[in-house]
Amino acid sequence: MLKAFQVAPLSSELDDDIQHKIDFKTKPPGSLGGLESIAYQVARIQRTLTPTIERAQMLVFAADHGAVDKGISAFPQEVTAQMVTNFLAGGAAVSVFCRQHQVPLKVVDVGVKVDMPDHPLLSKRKVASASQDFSEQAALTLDEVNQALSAGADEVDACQDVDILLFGEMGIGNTGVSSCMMSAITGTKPEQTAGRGTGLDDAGVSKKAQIIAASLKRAEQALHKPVGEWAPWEVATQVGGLEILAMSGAMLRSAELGKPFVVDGFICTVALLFASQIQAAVTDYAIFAHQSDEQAHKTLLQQFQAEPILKLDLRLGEGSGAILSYPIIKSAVVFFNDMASFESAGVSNAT
Ligand SMILES: Cc1cc2ncn([C@H]3O[C@H](COP(=O)(O)O)[C@@H](O)[C@H]3O)c2cc1C
Ligand SMILES: O=C(O)c1cccnc1
Repeated sequence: MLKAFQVAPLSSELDDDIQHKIDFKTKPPGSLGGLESIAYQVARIQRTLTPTIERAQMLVFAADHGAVDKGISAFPQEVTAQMVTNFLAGGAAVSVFCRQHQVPLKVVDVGVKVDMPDHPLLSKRKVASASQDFSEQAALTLDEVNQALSAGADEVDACQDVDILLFGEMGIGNTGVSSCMMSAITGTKPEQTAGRGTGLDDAGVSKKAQIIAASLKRAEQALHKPVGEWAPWEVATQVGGLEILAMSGAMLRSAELGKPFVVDGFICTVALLFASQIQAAVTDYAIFAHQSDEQAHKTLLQQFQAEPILKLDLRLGEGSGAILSYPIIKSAVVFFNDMASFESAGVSNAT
C-alpha cells in the first residue's frame, strides 16, 4: 500500500476577515493584483490575520533515471551528480539565488547514480541508485516509492521552525519522466506532454515522445489498464522518478503540517499532480512560482487553475523559479501585515 497522508482542506472560517483586511488597505480594491491572492492564501493556510513568512527552506531532491539510456535528454546522466556537487559548492543558479535571499539550501540525494561524499548541506537518503528504465520494465518497486515519499516527508519534518518550504529537483531525464507521469495520470498524449527539457531539438522531442508512448504501452500491458485509469501506486511504480516522488511526499507533509510550499517548474508541478492523486487538498497549500518554458507546464497550470507569480521563460528547474518568486511572496505578507488601512491612515475610501 502507498504511504498514507491526511491533508485537511483549508478552513473558510477567516475568509471574510482576511478579505476585509485586504480591501481596507490604503489602495483601490484589487490593485495589488496577484499579491492579494498570495496574502489571502497564506493567511488562510496559517489560519491567522497576521501571517509570517520569515524563515524559508529550499529542499532540492536529486535522483537519476534508467530511461536516460534510451535518449530522453540532451545531457548525459553524470550531470546529475556533477550538479549536486555544484549545488553544494554554492555555484548553481539555485545556490546563488538562495544566497541572495538568505534562504538555506539542502540537497537530498534519493537516487543519484554515484555515491556522493558527505557534505553539511547534503542529506543522504538514497533509495536506489537510479530508477529502472521504464521503457523496459517498471521503474520502481512499491517499497522504493514509499521510501521516496517518506524521505520527502521526513525532510519537511526536519524543518520545524520554517514558515514556508521551497522545492526543487535535479535529475537528468526528469522532464521526460514528468511527461510520462503526466500522460499516465491525465491520459494526455505524449506528443503534448513531452518538451525540450535541457534543449532537445524537434527530432529529439519527437523521439522522446515516442519513448514515452512505448513505455506507457508497455505499462498498460503489464497493468491491463489504459492510461488515465491507473491507481497512484501503479503510476509511481511503473513510470515514477525518485526525486519527483520525494517532492510529492514533501508537499503532502507540508500540507499536513499546515505549511505553504512553493512549486517550481514543470517537474515540480507534476510532483504536485501526483500528490493531488493521493490527497486532493494538497493543492490548497501550493503557491505556484512560475510558468516554465516546458510546453506541458502551461497545460498543467491551467488544469490547476493556477496563476503563477512569474513568467520569465525559465527552463531550468533546480527550484530556481521557486526562489525567484520568494521575495514577492514575502512582499505579499508584508503588505497584508504592515500597510495602513483607510481607517488607521485617515484616508477617504471610495464613495
Ligand atoms: C548543467 C545543467 C544544470 C541543470 N539544472 C537543472 N537542470 C534541469 O535539467 C534536467 C531536466 O532536463 P532533461 O529532462 O532534458 O534532462 C533536470 O535535472 C533539471 O533540474 C539542469 C540541466 C543541466 C544540463
Ligand atoms: O520546468 C522545469 O521544471 C524544467 C524545464 C526544463 C528543464 N528542467 C526543468
